[in-house]
Amino acid sequence: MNIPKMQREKQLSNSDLRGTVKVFCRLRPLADEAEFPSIKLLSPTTLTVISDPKGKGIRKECNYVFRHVFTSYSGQREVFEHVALPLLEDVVNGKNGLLFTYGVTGSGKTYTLNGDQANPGIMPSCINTLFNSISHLQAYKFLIKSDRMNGFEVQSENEALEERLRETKMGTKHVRSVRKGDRITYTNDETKLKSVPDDCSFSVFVSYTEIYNNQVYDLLDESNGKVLQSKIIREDSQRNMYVNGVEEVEVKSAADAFELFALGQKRKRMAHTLLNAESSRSHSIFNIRVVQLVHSHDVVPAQSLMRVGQLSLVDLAGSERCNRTNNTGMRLKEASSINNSLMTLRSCMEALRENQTSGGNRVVPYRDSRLTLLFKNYFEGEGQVQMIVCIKPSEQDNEENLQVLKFAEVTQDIQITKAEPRYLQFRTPTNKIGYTPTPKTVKAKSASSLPVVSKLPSIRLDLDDCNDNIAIFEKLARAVRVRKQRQGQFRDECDRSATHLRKRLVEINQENILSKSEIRNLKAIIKKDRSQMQNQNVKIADLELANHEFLQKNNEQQELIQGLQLTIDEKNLKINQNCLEHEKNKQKFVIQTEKLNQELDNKLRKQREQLEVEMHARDLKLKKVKEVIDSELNVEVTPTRIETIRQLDTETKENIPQYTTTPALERTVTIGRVNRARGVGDIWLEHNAVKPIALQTVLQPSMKRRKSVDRLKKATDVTNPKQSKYCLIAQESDGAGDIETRLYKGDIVPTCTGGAQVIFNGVERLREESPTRTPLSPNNK
Ligand SMILES: Nc1ncnc2c1ncn2[C@@H]1O[C@H](COP(=O)(O)OP(=O)(O)OP(=O)(O)O)[C@@H](O)[C@H]1O
Repeated sequence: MNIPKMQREKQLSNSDLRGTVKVFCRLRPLADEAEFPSIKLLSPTTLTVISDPKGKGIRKECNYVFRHVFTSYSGQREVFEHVALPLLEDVVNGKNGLLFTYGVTGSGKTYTLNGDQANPGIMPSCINTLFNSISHLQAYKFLIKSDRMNGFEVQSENEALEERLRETKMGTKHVRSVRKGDRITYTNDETKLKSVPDDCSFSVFVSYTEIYNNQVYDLLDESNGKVLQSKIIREDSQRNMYVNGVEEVEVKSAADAFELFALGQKRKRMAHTLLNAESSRSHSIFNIRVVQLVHSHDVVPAQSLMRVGQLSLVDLAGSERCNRTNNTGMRLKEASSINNSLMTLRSCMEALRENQTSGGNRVVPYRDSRLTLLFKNYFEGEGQVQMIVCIKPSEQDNEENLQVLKFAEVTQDIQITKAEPRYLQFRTPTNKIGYTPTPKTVKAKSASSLPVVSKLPSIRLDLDDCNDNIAIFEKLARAVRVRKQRQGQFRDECDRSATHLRKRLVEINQENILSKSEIRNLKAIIKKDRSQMQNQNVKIADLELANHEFLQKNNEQQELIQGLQLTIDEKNLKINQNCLEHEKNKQKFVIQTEKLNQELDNKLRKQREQLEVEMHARDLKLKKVKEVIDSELNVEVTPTRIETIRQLDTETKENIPQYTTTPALERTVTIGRVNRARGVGDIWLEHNAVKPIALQTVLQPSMKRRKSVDRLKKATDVTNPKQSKYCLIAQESDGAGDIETRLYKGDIVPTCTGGAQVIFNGVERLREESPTRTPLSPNNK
């Protein structure tokens, strides 16, 4: 469906533009080149805003006309030459100029005004161009001095010289505050102004202020350290609004001005860090004031004329709506304060336009915001006003852009009475440098020009000549008429002055009310500060007391620590002594142990030797016993003998079942004669404690009926009534290869309790010597 385009175009003729607020537009390049721009340029002065650039919905187009539209390809130089250069020409001729940038956040307002080092914006270009043009016409420094109340004082050359000497000694305080890294230099293309009056000397002053949350702060005032002090706006005797007590610093070069700008930026950053604010949420105002001392030949000798031109460069805060940025808390306060001041600016523009178009008398609400109050004079015809509307042509900013463009439309209809330079007359100090005492500073004052009523001419009547008298009367009547006319003029002038005075008195009264409320606020702040200070003092006293107690406790703890340290030292000493003693005892113990070991070794050796001797003797004895057994058939073996035999063979003794022995019986039993071949009818219990090696010996034990067991597992193994003989076989070999087989023989005798006992009655030893036997060394025997 084709929807008809909504087009609205308003062409302003050149004559209309004359004396109106000049509004320019600058389109910023889009961050993303692929993005579709929502604004199209129709001509160098007209642009059209497309509401739905991608053509998906209802497409609307709205045209806006400006004095000139700078495209995204326009450089900083072009903007400066079109916009600021004519203003600067006016400023050096004693006229005022106001230039402000308006637009949403990030639309390039700051870039247009300040730029960067390679692409200087309007401010650096103005400064460079100004000093390129007037540097050879500059007055001595401090000859003209700001009175901090919007006026200037002319000092004598002596006073100026003294101040210069003082400055050389002390160094400039502002320049001292700016660190080397913070200083900025901008490219200077040596542009000069066309018309600079050469019959005067110039002094340039700069000031840098900002309006944040509807409070005015001086960015060059260092009297309060890092904290910015809010200032009040006043009206001087010429009805010009100014920031009371603002630091206006005289600069003699572009570099001086840039240093001050850098200082202001730095202080702005510091103050905003303290306040946790964003610098772009404030309106910044950089003021350049050019003071001219005109050495006119028309004025009375020893008198000079002064004229002041001012250029105010204002970087307004972003104009977006509160809800768009989801602001809360501090940010919401900032945003609403920005919105309020910009709204007031709009309301003022609208009221002015309404008054001018319909001849109405609507009150312009300058006082509703500090921003509009400060620039009230400009809109009342005290200077040229220009505005650069900065636009970010992206679709998401469309709604805000439309608001900005509507405001621009209203603004450019405002008629501004063309300002004329104003001269202030003052007497120059006549004393020469170094002579007679310094003359008093002369303050510049405006010359009053009330009409003077001339006296009536004296007349002489000639009674003879009536014609002459008529002529005289006519002359008198003319003089009376002139006088009456002059009186009328005088009365009108007086009425005007009275009205003006009355109006002024009303304003002064309003100002007084405002000042009183400000004083009341300040008093309340001071009172609050004082009570806070008292609270702080009480807190400090409490803290000091707590600190004192803490120190006392600390001292006590220190003493305690020292006491404990002493105890620890003593204990350490004791521990060391104990350690030493322990060490000594240990050494003693080691020595004693060694001694005892030696003694025990000796004893053991002796015992072993003794045992060996005994063993040898026992062997000998056993040999003899054997011999005796062999020689006698019936030998009575006493229990002590059996004991002896048992002791001799400990290994085999372990295998003898102890439960069968009855010592009492053993002692009393008399063993019959040992007969190896006997007992033919007996059944033997052959107990092979150690599996014997089968020996192919000639001598074999004669046990025809026998039962062989390796171990005696149960009592019935022995108590079996069929068995009457027991034989334990043990075998061993010595180191030389000989094998000795021993047979311990006994009778199995049943006991009265149903058990059985073995009564040993003989030991047979069969020794088989190895044919490869090596003779035993004495030690091995
Ligand atoms: N015409 C331009 N050409 C190139 N870059 C630009 C132009 N305009 C703006 N920019 C860049 O866009 C960025 C935002 O610009 P700038 O800070 O001037 O916006 P602003 O409107 O002053 O924002 P704020 O309201 O937050 O102060 C900067 O990085 C700046 O360099």
